[in-house]
Amino acid sequence: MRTPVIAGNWKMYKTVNEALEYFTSFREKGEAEGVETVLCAPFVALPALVEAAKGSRIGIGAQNMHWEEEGAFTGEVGPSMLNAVGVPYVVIGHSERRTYFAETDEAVNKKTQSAISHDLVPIVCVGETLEEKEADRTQEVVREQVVKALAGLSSDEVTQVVLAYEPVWAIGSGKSATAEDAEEVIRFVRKTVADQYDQQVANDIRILYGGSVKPGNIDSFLEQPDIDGALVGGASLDADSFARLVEAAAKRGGEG
Ligand SMILES: O=C[C@H](O)COP(=O)(O)O
Repeated sequence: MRTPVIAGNWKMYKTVNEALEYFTSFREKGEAEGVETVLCAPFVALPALVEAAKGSRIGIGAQNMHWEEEGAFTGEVGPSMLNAVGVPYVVIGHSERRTYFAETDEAVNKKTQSAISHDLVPIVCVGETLEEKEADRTQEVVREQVVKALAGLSSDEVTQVVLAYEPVWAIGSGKSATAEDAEEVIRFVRKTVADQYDQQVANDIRILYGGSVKPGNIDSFLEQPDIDGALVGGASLDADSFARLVEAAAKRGGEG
């Protein structure tokens, strides 16, 4: 059985003090058995959050990284630097990185490979734009992103990846995909993994939905058989609202 993941992505929000204040209020409420809870914060808040999260079940993640070990890459942070801070997760290929920072599928692949070889769990994002959806290209686009992101990984390594299907038009728009539409694409992503690797890898890999997930709609996504949790932006910024998402996943895990 796949353990659900509820991952918050704060994006470029929260100073170190704000992050710690949030964590103090979230820690107790966000501790739930049977759910992998992750908070992906800005780089500068990571050391303080890792320290605060010690002894808890809450994992801390970065939102990006460079694939190289070190070098003359002004402004970048490498995988060993995340290891040194004790961060276990990293978001890779978020659509905001692809759109605003020209991140290509090739870069996403290098980052994913590098994360895996540094024992970091990559949360790899894929998803179509509104234009691509309207041109009926969702499956083609998502398939290409998944295949390219995972290229060169062994079957064992692929099962360590967490994929997140985030339709670009649903991110921060308040307009989520319907749970049935998200399930259809995520089932297709799982089939893509089965075609590229094998059915066991496809059965084991966790695939999340992201895009305007809130306490009011999380249940509809979690009840889908192929959706293993959520990558959450806006609704993760408030400790109470994020805790409600974690509780919803814990409750469902308990029922299953
Ligand atoms: O990484 C999270 C996604 O971009 C979703 O953001 P959102 O929940 O604000 O739509």
